[in-house]
Amino acid sequence: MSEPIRVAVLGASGRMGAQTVRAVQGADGLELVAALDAGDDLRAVTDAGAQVAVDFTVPAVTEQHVHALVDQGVHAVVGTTGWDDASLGRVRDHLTRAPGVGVVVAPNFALGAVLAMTFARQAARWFESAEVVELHHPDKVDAPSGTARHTAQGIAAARAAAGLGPVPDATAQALDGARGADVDGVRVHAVRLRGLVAHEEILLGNPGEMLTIRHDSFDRSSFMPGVLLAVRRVADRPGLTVGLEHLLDLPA
Ligand SMILES: NC(=O)C1=CN([C@@H]2O[C@H](COP(=O)(O)OP(=O)(O)OC[C@H]3O[C@@H](n4cnc5c(N)ncnc54)[C@H](O)[C@@H]3O)[C@@H](O)[C@H]2O)C=CC1
Ligand SMILES: O=C(O)C1=N[C@H](C(=O)O)C[C@H](O)C1
Repeated sequence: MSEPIRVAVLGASGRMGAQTVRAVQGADGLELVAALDAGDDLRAVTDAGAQVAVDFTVPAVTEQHVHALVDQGVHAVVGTTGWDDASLGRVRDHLTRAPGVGVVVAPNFALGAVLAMTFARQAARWFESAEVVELHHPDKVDAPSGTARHTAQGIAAARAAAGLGPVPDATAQALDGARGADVDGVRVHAVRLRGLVAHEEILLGNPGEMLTIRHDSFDRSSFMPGVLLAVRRVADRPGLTVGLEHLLDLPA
């Protein structure tokens, strides 16, 4: 039998980190060797012999964590949001100097959410209008969600590739925020409500019809199959992978 993959969790006391600790402890072929949170020294990851580290921390620190892990030769699975093209570019560049090290950054590890984003990209070219509504628990610190940003970017890219023009919108007067955030020309609206976990609706409109693609995470256990898949596969994917869709053989 092969040796278990040795796993560290960063942000282990948080909502997602605690869930990940339990999932790794209960998973075949994985061994939890370190559980770190704010104030802990990241060198504990290699001291514990971890091969893979999972980061569910906060947008302010996740990039520096990834650089530190790459320097230690540890593969990283990152669920923390807040990434943009510049921060991803810095990690991609760093990885060219660390051959063999893999980093997977995924805004959403729930399989249904990944499928919803894929379906939205496939459908986008056929619709005149597209908007995204994300709904989350009120303890979330960033808005709009990383998933909604990734969704809107995918829709915008599909529209551009199909030669579609701007989404129609005659708004000439509005209260600040009334039309949501503009992500590459796609409006994204963020709801924060006690009782919710993580939800997203993609609205696609044509004259006389609307297609709604909706995904609901009712519980954080929904993210764990995707996290465990990434932990098992990251070492086979040197360099930077953005989005779980690349590990599911889905269209990017
Ligand atoms: N990709 C995905 O599928 C998902 C991503 N997320 C994202 O994961 C992140 C964490 O979400 P939650 O667990 O709900 O937040 P949380 O606030 O419950 O947990 C964050 C944890 O990180 C810790 N932390 C802060 N600074 C740290 C540092 N320097 N080193 C180590 N730990 C540190 C905090 O003490 C806390 O325990 C957010 O960015 C959220 O958007 C959340 C759910 C699913
Ligand atoms: O903070 C959360 O809870 C979530 N964050 C991720 C995001 O910002 O997209 C993933 C999921 O929506 C839950």
